Amino acid sequence: MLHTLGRFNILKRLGQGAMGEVFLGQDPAIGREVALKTIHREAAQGAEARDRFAREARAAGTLNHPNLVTIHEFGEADGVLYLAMEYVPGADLEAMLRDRVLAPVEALDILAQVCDGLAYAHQKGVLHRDIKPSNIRVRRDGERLHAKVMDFGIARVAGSDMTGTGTLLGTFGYMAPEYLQTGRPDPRSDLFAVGVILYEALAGHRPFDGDTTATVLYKLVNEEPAPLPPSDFRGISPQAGLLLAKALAKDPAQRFQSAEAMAKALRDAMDPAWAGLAGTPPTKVLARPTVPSGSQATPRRKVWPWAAALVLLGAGGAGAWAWAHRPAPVRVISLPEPEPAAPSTSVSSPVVPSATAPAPAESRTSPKTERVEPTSPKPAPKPGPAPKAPPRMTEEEAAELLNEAGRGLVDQPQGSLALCDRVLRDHPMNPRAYALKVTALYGLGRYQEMPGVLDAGKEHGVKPVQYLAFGHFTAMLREERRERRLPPDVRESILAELPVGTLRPGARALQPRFQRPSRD
Ligand SMILES: Nc1ncnc2c1ncn2[C@@H]1O[C@H](COP(=O)(O)OP(=O)(O)OP(=O)(O)O)[C@@H](O)[C@H]1O
Repeated sequence: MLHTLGRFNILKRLGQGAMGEVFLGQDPAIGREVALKTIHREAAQGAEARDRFAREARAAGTLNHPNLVTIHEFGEADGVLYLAMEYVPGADLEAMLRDRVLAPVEALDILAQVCDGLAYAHQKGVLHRDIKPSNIRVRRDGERLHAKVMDFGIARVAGSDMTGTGTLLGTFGYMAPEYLQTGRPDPRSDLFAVGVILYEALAGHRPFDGDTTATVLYKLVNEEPAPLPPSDFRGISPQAGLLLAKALAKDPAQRFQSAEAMAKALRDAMDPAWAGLAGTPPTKVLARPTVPSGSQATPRRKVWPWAAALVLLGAGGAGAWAWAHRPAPVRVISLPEPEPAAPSTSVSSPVVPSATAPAPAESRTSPKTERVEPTSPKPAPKPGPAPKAPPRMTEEEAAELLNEAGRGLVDQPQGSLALCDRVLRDHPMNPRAYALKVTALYGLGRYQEMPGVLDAGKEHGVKPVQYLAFGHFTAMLREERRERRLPPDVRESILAELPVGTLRPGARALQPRFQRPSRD
């Protein structure tokens, strides 16, 4: 074990995270104890990665709030990058949830404090991006619980959410659908994660869970969690079910629009008499009706209504085809906005990407865009004033082009490819465009080009594992599992980027969708 790190003495090892080891250290100058988080070399390779890390650490270092773990210092000693941060004795929320030591009212209290910390950070323009129980430290002060959020912005720079197959499910289970689909989180994505934790604290299991990453991703993007029985709301308002429905809405516009508003609702729900969010009743709540006295409590539903997902992920076949071509899911949750919408889009900071409307799931709506012909000749330049650059395509236009690309994959993969390239020119961080492009190349038999697309995506911060959220891509993987068309080197390099278990052994593949390319 290390004895010193920079100017800090190391007292003991606190644990191991996805990014590296964490030590309890002491600053000899002032005797202050600190937690020293080291960052393993692969996570911070190259000058650019280090710069990004330093930038993010600086952004997190500006945060000073009782519900956030303070970052004291970012440094490097003997080639080891480290963060020195406030040491918070106590436990992390993950352990508390695992041991089921929290009463529902305590869970609400902790998460309200988490929202207080998030509200402050969001106002400063800093997103967390990886809210999950293991990033929340909880200390007991006599009767009172005190929560502090750690690791602001770190997930983005270190990619800790994507490293190691063992940690994938844990983190993905908290990611907001729009983050998975567009790679662009906004403050409401952090709040979605708080909703997931609340559900987990009340129910004892996560709302979107599964044996494989693909299952979890599918559920996050497409499925509503099972309603909770009244017994899960003991000691708090049963109307917390409304709160959960709002927090876990797939569409960020239907969620709490600010961490302050969510903190208030969480505190309100601590009162068993709370009547719920003001306004018209929601069409959907995440609490089951109270069981009439005398009748037997309904057993908690263990089986999810996920036939479609299981067909895709476990059995393949025509179900997968149908899934990949499903109409966009209809969302029925419509809850009143209790607070004036101060959407997160107003937050501006170098570390916060502008909020965008999430790309819709691949749908059958007819696009209003024109087809892009890849071979159309360029018009000859005209003399006169320099032509204006065409305006950048909007997110909505990009989504429509990609809908069209998805529809054309089987019959017109060449056209789909051109549409993806067109979108990527203006939106090089769009994961759906990369996923569709790889799939189109597969359909065209241009296998050797596939790894290059994954690499291009990675250069823009898109992780190949994000492609598992897209039906066409997973359908293509299943087909490849059966058909084995890819040359071994290409197959290996693609699957190496995806989590183990993406394709379950024994799962049946699709009926071929893509023509086997002719050999000439
Ligand atoms: N500031 C801190 N004060 C006290 N203990 C800490 C602090 N930071 C981390 N720890 C402890 O160190 C261990 C590793 O933490 P770390 O945050 O690296 O990993 P993790 O949260 O389990 O996973 P991940 O890296 O995916 O976030 C955990 O047991 C955590 O509770």
